[in-house]
This record gives sequence, C-alpha cells and structure tokens, in this order.
Amino acid sequence: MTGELSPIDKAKFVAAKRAAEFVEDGMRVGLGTGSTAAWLVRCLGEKVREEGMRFRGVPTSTRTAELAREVGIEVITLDEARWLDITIDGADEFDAELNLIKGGGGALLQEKIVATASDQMVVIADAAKEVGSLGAFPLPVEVIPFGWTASQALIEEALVSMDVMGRKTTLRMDGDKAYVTDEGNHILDLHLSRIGNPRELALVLNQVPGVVENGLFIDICDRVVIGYGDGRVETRDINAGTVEEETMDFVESDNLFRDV
Ligand SMILES: O=C[C@H](O)[C@H](O)[C@H](O)COP(=O)(O)O
Repeated sequence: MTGELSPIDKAKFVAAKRAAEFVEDGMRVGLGTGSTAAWLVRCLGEKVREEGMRFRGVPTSTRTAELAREVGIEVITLDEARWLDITIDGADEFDAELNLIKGGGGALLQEKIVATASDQMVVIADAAKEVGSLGAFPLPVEVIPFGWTASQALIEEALVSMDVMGRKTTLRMDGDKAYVTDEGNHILDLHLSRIGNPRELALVLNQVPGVVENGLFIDICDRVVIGYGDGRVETRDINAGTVEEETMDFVESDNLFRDV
C-alpha cells in the first residue's frame, strides 16, 4: 500500500506520524482540517485501535469530525473540552517565525478558534509550504453572506494602503455557487503575492464589517513538523529555538492507508 503514496503524501504522512507522538493519554486534542491533518487523524486512530490510547479530539470541521469518528477517536466539542492541551493542523504556508496562512480548505474560522484555545499549536507540513514571505498562496478571508460585495470593496480599499503587491480578491466558488463554510459564510481569496506586514494586515482585515476571520495565524503556532518524501522529518520549536531531525518509517497497517 505504501508504495502507492506519492512523495508529497509520504512527506505529509511522516510529518503527521511524528506529530502524533506528541499526543498523550488523557489529552484534549484539537484536530485540524485538510489532507495533512487527515493523515494525523488516521495515525491517531491507529493509536486508539492498536495501542488502546485514550484521548478526546475536538475537530475543526465536519469533514474532520466524520473521519475522526470513523477511525475510532472520541469526538467532543470545544465547549465540552473548554481548553485543549494541543492542536495539530496543516497549513497552506508558514514563514520563519511560524506565522501561517490557513484556510485553503475553508476551515480557518474553527481552526483559529481551536488553535487559540490550546496550550500549544503544532503545524504539520511538507517542505513546499515553507516561504520567505507569506502571500503567494491566496489569503482566505471568511465573510458573512449578507452584503459580501460591500465587505469585498472595503477590503480592496484597505489593501490599497497596505504593503501588498496584489489587490485582486475573488469569491471562492463551489461549482457554480458561492462556497459555503461550516458556519454558513463565504470566503474571499485575496491574491496578494507577498504580504509585507502580516501582523498589521490581520488586524486591518478583521476591522472590516462583515469579515468574520482571516487566514493569517500570527504568533499562534509553537512548533512545525516538516516532512520530506524520503521519510525525514524536521521539528522546529519557535519558543525553545530548537531544531530536531529524524527519519520515520512507512511500515503501517493497510487500514491506515485505505482511502478514507
Ligand atoms: O482550511 C483548511 C486548512 O487551513 C488546511 O489545514 C490547509 O488548507 C492545509 O491543507 P493541506 O494539508 O490539504 O495542504
């Protein structure tokens, strides 16, 4: 089964597998969304089934909730958990300070709430997600459907005064309809090329009426686990200033690798 994995999937898998080792019995764990986070959920499900590990997971989307239940993880809400020991999630981009762009999969709102309600946030990613400056990936901004074009116009106006290269904004589509998030909102993708001051942009965007949240995660991520297609993983801890490297293996049960 593992031979069928592409190098990028192997990279995501080994990062997820390494990060799964941070989860301990009894923890309350935020479970991210996306293809990398899905590997994490599968790895954690394997620990529950094979090792009898007990922990409770707070998913950041209906997709992740379904997968978590399917692999045997006990799912609770953030309100039931109240506070989390750790959140592990993917990212669309991360920089040297571990600031992130998230929301490529539309789950940024729940992801940011869950990550900031956690003692620590760990990002799992393949090496291609690392950038010198954030912004090549379109920045998702979640807006309420009412008057979204007015919000869009105000965002574009705000961008004029910011240190950004592009100013184009597009409504995310799902076929011929506007994409709808788990919270019933829409997403505007901001095509900026490069974000000079992500901290300021995050604050400015959230001032716009109709904006619910933006995909810039500033000072939220504590560690990043970077996976490579040959099984190597690098773990960077921004607080401790440490970098650890190791190599993971791909020997896993068929169950883990089935298409879920
Ligand atoms: O809304 C989606 C999330 O922010 C994802 O974590 C992010 O888009 C990365 O997804 P993937 O692991 O599939 O690249």
